[in-house]
Amino acid sequence: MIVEKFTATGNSFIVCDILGSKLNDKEKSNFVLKNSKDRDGVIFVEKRDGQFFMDYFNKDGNRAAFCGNGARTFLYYLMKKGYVKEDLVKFYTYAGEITGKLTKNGVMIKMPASNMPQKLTIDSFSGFLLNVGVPHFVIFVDNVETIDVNKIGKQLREKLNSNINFVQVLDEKTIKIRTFERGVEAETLACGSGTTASAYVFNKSNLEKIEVKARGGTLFVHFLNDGIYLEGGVENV
Ligand SMILES: N[C@@H](CCC[C@H](N)C(=O)O)C(=O)O
Repeated sequence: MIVEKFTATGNSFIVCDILGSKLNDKEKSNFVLKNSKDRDGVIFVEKRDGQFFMDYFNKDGNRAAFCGNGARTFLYYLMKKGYVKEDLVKFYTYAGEITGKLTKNGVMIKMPASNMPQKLTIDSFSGFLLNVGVPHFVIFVDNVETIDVNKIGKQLREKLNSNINFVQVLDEKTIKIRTFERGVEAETLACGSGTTASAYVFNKSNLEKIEVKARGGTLFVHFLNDGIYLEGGVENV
């Protein structure tokens, strides 16, 4: 087993490489609860039916079907270890097949397709509920800095099995985001799927690229003919 630490625009992970061995779900959950104290989640690196597979667990020891920043980190790790040589990398998750590549801004991956956002009001907070591999509730606010993300995020999280995103529009192609993450049960410095969900709801003018400023760094969401792509940095720290 190889264990390394990474961050991806501030989203913090442990990569647990169990290629050639096997952990059952209980063993994975116990590993997560024991080791992810200062991290948002754990990325297990496996092979299933001969294909690379990312199994993601939030720090609370529960599996999530997908993690956008985690998937970018997974691709970076495969390349860094020399496990893959191709420019275009393919691997699998519980949210399906993911492809991606290294770019000048870090790592870019094609995100799972989003469902249709559902308009919803919870406790006077109106927003959009959608799924981009994992569920997200997106609320537009005037100023994200005035939001008590942990207090309100927790309040909404108790009524929604979802991550909670607070989004401020900076200009026609730029938004600012703060996210209360399910399974971390607190604000994280970035959330890739939350970034993608928020950009998707925001991008009514169908721009090709939305810039998303998270606390941990800047991410880009590209709207291309064949899907939505998430791009940003990965650091081995
Ligand atoms: N930070 C991740 C999301 C990880 C899973 C999420 N907390 C959930 O449980 O849905 C990302 O970058 O997408």
